[in-house]
Amino acid sequence: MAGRRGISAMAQKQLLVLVDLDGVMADFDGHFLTKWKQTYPEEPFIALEDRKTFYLVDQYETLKEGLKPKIKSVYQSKGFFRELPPIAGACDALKEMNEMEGVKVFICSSPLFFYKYSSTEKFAWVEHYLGADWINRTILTRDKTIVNGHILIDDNVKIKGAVDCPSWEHVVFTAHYNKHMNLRGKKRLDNWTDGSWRDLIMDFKKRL
Ligand SMILES: O=c1ccn([C@@H]2O[C@H](COP(=O)(O)O)[C@@H](O)[C@H]2O)c(=O)[nH]1
Ligand SMILES: [Mg+2]
Repeated sequence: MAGRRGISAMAQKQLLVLVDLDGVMADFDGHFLTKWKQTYPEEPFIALEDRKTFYLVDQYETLKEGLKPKIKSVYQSKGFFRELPPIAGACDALKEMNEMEGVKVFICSSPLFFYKYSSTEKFAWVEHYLGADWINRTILTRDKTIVNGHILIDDNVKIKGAVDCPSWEHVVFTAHYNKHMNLRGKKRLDNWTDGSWRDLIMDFKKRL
């Protein structure tokens, strides 16, 4: 019994970090723009620095009405999610984070409602860039509020779902479209390259 208590006490000290894929590990917006220009060169586009909304459609529709089906045709196409380029430093940072004592990292990502390619391709992306072991640590869900963890690193400023007060604290990963948004007190992580993610994780570990 004492042994069991010991194990559970150790388990409580594990920091559970949930990390989003699109916009945090994988460059959804940048890849969309490349494919958009290739597929619809006659249509207007929005430079990454000028992006202002999480959903592409919301901003593109202000340029020209009726672009929605074309926009969807790009990110719903076969291969789109598998071909997403990794964000600089993300994969190395995640591997290092997961090696930190008392830290467990999980990928937490939403497949599209049109899940046909995005679900399988997200797993394929993780396997390719992080390794097959990470398939065991990949959670695909349309509702991140029901997932248990201490931190969720996610570029979407508004994460809504069935649970009003999720277990995790939301750390907003900076993206072009969210850099001017009011985070209402939430912390930011700007990139994976300047090492600031290590300080963030150590801060959360101290609070366990
Ligand atoms: O314009 C967009 C931008 C993103 N999406 C999809 O929303 C989810 C977001 O997933 P996260 O795991 O929160 O990054 C994902 O399915 C994106 O592909 C979109 O539909 N339209
Ligand atoms: Mg995202």
